[in-house]
Amino acid sequence: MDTEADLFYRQIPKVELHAHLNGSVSFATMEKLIARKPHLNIESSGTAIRSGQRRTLAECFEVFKVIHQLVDSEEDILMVAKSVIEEFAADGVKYLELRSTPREEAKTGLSKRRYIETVLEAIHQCKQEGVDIDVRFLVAVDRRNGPEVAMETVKLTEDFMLSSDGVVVGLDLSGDPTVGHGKDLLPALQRARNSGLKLALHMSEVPSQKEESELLLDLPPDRIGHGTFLHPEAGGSDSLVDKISKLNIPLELCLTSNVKGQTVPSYDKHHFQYWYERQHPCVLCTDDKGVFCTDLSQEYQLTASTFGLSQEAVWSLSLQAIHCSFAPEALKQKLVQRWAELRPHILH
Ligand SMILES: CNc1ncnc2c1ncn2[C@@H]1O[C@H](COP(=O)(O)O)[C@@H](O)[C@H]1O
Ligand SMILES: [Zn+2]
Repeated sequence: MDTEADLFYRQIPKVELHAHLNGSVSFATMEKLIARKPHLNIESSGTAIRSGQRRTLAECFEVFKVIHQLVDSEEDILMVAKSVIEEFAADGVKYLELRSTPREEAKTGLSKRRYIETVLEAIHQCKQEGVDIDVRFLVAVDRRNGPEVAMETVKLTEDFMLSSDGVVVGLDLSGDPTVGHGKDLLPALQRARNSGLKLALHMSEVPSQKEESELLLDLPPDRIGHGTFLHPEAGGSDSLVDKISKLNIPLELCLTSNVKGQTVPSYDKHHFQYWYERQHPCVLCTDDKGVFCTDLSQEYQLTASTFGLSQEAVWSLSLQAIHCSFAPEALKQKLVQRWAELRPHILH
């Protein structure tokens, strides 16, 4: 993996709010999975997009299909989830919101309920083992699977919200943005919102989703993933920007993901600049650290070097992310305290 971030970026405490479990599997874990399943004939070069390489977004979704073949049992899911959590912790992430899509039973041999329980078990084991990170879970709806599956997932997530000791906090909407329409999913998302689940929705990751984004904003979501094409200069609109600004909905921004997936032409053209200049809450995230060969330290460093941010500004970004999280107030306060204690050792 390309982990060249300077010590400063590794040392600063960080919050990761946008990480898809199966997209976050590291090269090392992938090699283990491949060794377990030689009959699949998968090469590790097919599960990651390395430095300097680009893919279309459509090709990225092909990569997920390969990874899903490799992660298809309870044992795999547990192993992958534990490794991903440990890797984020090793990178200085103190609070992580992980998200993952419970797949059809036919694909994994386990029910969607069991899928979620397995991820929760991994979170629990990491806590027991003293891994220095607080983890929460967002259950993901893959837009490709349509309204019925979305509703089923919402109901399941409601159950877990009540029974998981506060670990399941919300719902994610993701999947290939070129497939399906958000309007069909509104009843499920509305229900999730009414029942107290937080909503983190991928929005306008590709062009020409203005109408869908307008509809989704009426829910409204608690956070927006990517939002690449929301602002007028990218083909979005003033009305979208106004709504998002008025509601102060944080954006989860994933620079490497967007550049390698070619929805943004280069780092310096990333919409981070647009929103950051407006002083809108922006949270740097990895999206899929395994697939895009990155980590959160590297995302912070890239953003700082591309947009000329001072160490002070970088620190503020990571601190602000606490307030954009779905953590309960007491945990947010604990994290703020932690940041304050660490600050004199890191910022000089
Ligand atoms: C690159 N931009 C992206 N846009 C939209 N959805 C994405 C994504 N990256 C990942 N996913 C979603 O996360 C799944 C893999 O993790 P899980 O199996 O759920 O843990 C993908 O299948 C897709 O639905
Ligand atoms: Zn994403």
